[in-house]
Amino acid sequence: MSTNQQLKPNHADKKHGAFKLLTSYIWRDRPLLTRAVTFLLLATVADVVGPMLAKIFIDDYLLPKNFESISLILLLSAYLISQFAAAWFRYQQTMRFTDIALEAVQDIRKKVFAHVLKLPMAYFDKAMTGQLVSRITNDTESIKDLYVQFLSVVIGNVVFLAGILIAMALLNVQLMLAALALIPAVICVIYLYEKFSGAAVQEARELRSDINGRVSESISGMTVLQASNQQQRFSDQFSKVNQGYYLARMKTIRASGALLRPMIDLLSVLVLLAIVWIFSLQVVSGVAEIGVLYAFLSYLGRFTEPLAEITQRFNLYQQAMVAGERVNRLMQAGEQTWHQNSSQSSGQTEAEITKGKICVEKLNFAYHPDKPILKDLNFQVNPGQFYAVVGHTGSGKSTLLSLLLNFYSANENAICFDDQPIEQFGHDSLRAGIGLIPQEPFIIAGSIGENIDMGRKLPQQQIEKAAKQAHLHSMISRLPNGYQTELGERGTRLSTGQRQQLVIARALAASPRILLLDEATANVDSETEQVVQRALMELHGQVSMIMVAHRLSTIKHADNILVLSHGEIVESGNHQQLMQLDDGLYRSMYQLQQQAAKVEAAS
Ligand SMILES: Nc1ncnc2c1ncn2[C@@H]1O[C@H](COP(=O)(O)OP(=O)(O)OP(=O)(O)O)[C@@H](O)[C@H]1O
Repeated sequence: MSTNQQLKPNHADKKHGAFKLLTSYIWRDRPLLTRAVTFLLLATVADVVGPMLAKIFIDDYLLPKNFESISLILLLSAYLISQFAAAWFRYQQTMRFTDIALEAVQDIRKKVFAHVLKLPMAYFDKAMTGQLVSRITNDTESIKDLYVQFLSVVIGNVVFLAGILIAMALLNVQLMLAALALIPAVICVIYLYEKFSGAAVQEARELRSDINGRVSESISGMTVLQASNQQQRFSDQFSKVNQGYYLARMKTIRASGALLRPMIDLLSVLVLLAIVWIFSLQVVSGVAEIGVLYAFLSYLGRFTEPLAEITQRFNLYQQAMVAGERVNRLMQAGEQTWHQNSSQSSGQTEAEITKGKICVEKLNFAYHPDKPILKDLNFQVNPGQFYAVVGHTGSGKSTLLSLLLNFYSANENAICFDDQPIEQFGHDSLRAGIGLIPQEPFIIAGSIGENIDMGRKLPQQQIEKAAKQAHLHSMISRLPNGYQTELGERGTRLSTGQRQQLVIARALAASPRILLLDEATANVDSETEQVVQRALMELHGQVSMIMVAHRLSTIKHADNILVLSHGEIVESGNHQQLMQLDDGLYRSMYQLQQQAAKVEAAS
């Protein structure tokens, strides 16, 4: 399944899910909602009172030429107060609805991000980074529009319309019924609008997130992109998506400009004509008052405005529903399942890795069912032993480490730590028991100390001990701010080797019983490699280590070397034993590397 397919909504029930997600936040803070609605009702009453007072002025004072000053002053004061009150109540109402909206978005964003952090690694194999970023930022922002722009405006206007209709009915029922005809007509227009523009709105949002995805992909892979002279190709691909987005947006704007507003305006004019006509008939039969017509015209002017606003905000509603659907879909993506053996749920203590024994028995794994990657692996690492895994590119070395870290699930009971199957371990105990040193050091924007600690709140002593083990302490001590030295994003202030040492310190800081190294010295110079090697050798006997290595000179001292070929262990033994195997894969790989090193040294 492609990423886009995976992220595209295709079921009606998803819409329902999105609706539930969005509405759940409206009811969450009931006191706030009650205050918002109260201000809304008060604003409506204050607003509707204005034309009523104008009608009284025209029919009871202006036309009969009754200019009694006290009553007129009272009438004028009431009018002014009602207008000021309406403005103040509207402001209060908007503030409350905005509060509900911002709280909701903050919470949704927090939950989405927390959920993404728990997704299994397999999810990230398919998802584009930019699209995920777009879910957490753009989509949640659209949801905010739903609350601020749509709910506040639409609910406000619906209530306002109801207020106007009541006031109209009090003045003249027949004329009110004529005005009422506008509502079903507008609903029909909205329905047609949704029908014509829905697909375009959806397409525009998908394309926008695609744009984000492509930008983020290009920036993160800029070195490769430029080195392989791919700028033109990426630029062309980007232009295509960008053009698609422009066309989709134009479609939505055209639907809104051509259908929505002009239709509403036309309907308003028709209703206005109907009202004037009915009024003229009533004048002929002597029942109409001129003040009523004034009030009606004034109401009608304010009647079409909310209707038009409701319809205009409808595309925000559509966008928010699409965004809601996508956020909801992301929230539905299954989190990594972990053994729930926590003390609260069962009263038992969670399994922990205390010795560092690793057993792999009949381990089989495939990313895709038709393409097996690891086939029937069997080996055992005793506490403190140093194992190496070697093999050609694509033989499955990194996959083996991913399985040991439970990034992916293998067949049941195939992996055991301290004689307990991996399925019995919770997230925290597994992460505490196993340290990972990846090929690419990941440095967070923060201090050196924070980078070693990684939020585990370890005592300073332990952080320093880990830095000493990684042979980094003396370098840190020479820095003016020591462990408080800020590193900046991606640790640009450190050399590649120092970054790798920092990651080693991070892995060691929690005193894991098992250390997994994925080509940890592949990117460092030979001097740093020596330092890293020394640090690792000092751990030999204390921590169980499995090291994936391409450079075979780095694993000569391993207790055992597993040679993988096409997902199978084809040789196993220490360096000396493997070198004695005639036609052995390890031996030929080693000899090849030795010859290459000699050629390099000579040139
Ligand atoms: N996330 C993934 N989804 C699908 N296939 C994958 C994934 N990761 C790796 N593979 C495939 O699994 C096979 C083994 O990959 P793996 O990265 O484990 O090999 P490796 O021995 O570590 O290679 P290298 O030495 O190049 O790092 C390869 O064919 C690779 O294409």
